[in-house]
Amino acid sequence: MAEQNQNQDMQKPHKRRVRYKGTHPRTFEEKYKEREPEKYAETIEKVISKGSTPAGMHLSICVDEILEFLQIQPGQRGLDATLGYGGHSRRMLEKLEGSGHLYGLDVDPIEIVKTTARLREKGFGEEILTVRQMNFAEIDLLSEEVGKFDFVLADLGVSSMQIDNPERGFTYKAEGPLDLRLDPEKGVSAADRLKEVTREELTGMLAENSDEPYAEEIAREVLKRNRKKEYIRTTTQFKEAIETALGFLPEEERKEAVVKSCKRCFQALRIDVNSEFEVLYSFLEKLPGVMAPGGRAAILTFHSGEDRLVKHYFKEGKKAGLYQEISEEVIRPSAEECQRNPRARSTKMRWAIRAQE
Ligand SMILES: C[S@@+](CC[C@H](N)C(=O)[O-])C[C@H]1O[C@@H](n2cnc3c(N)ncnc32)[C@H](O)[C@@H]1O
Repeated sequence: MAEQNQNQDMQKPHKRRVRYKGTHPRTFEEKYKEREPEKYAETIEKVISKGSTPAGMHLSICVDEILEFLQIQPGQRGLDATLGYGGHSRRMLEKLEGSGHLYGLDVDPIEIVKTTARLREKGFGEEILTVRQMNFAEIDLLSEEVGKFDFVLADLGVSSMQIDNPERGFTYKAEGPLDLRLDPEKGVSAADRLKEVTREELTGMLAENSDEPYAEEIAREVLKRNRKKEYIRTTTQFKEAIETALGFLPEEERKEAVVKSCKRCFQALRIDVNSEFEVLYSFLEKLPGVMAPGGRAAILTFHSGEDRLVKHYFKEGKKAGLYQEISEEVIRPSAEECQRNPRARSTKMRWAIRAQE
């Protein structure tokens, strides 16, 4: 019997085993299910429950805390200064119950189109939602046109969609052009910035924007490459330069140190090419002027530089009588939220209430 089976096996044409591709799609492009969250709800749920953010989606942070503070009432006029995926906007729009108006701003010309379409599909038409591609540094211009706001939200930084798209160059984890602009149609890319920068300037940028402890070593390595005309053009090349600069560290420390420096240096460059501190100054300075008496503003920050600025402006605003009340302590997302969404771990929320004139 065994011999018969063996003979049969020998007669079968040999079939090559299909190559195992793994259970999960590997690249951003292949994550087609995650990029259509409405269509593949089950897949999305699974990804989120594992503590990841599905590609092409952004999990909004501190939603309950924000809504509880803003106390949105039907008929009010609100501003979402950082529309992103539109998660916060959607929840704020629901609170308006069909009456009032929300203005949503974003500088990103790519994601704003998708978000607008998504919100329109959810039934939020032009009568209740206006979306503008605009920098929040210009909120005074918007307010001159549409009036003062009863509630304002700013959820600073970048969205998961921006980080997860290698074409945008926001992460050292994927190969792509070193761009890092929120609006790739304006200004100078991070690669071009690195090409022209001086050693002192780059050292200062890395140290001041992200407290990079190896700022000098990294700046020296980048400038060495520039002198040899080996300009850094891609995310991987920037990561390699950081690795080389940290080559003096003992091997057992190096790997972790490189990862941390990569995170900080990408952030420092992003802050620089998008003038993030300058636009935040502008926003915070103009904020009391665009808020209605008793109006409420909440701001989510993601690194100490941003939080220091918000804290300072809110405190000064209260001293000057512009705000009647400000948050005394920062509000942090719950442990449960941080577990579900690791990107929430660095979030700090502060709020302010405009004085009744
Ligand atoms: C963290 S995401 C916002 C996510 C959003 N709250 C949500 O629930 O989906 C930040 C967004 O703000 C935008 N942004 C950053 N700086 C900006 C600025 N100065 N003016 C307008 N939008 C800005 C980014 O392009 C990004 O889409």
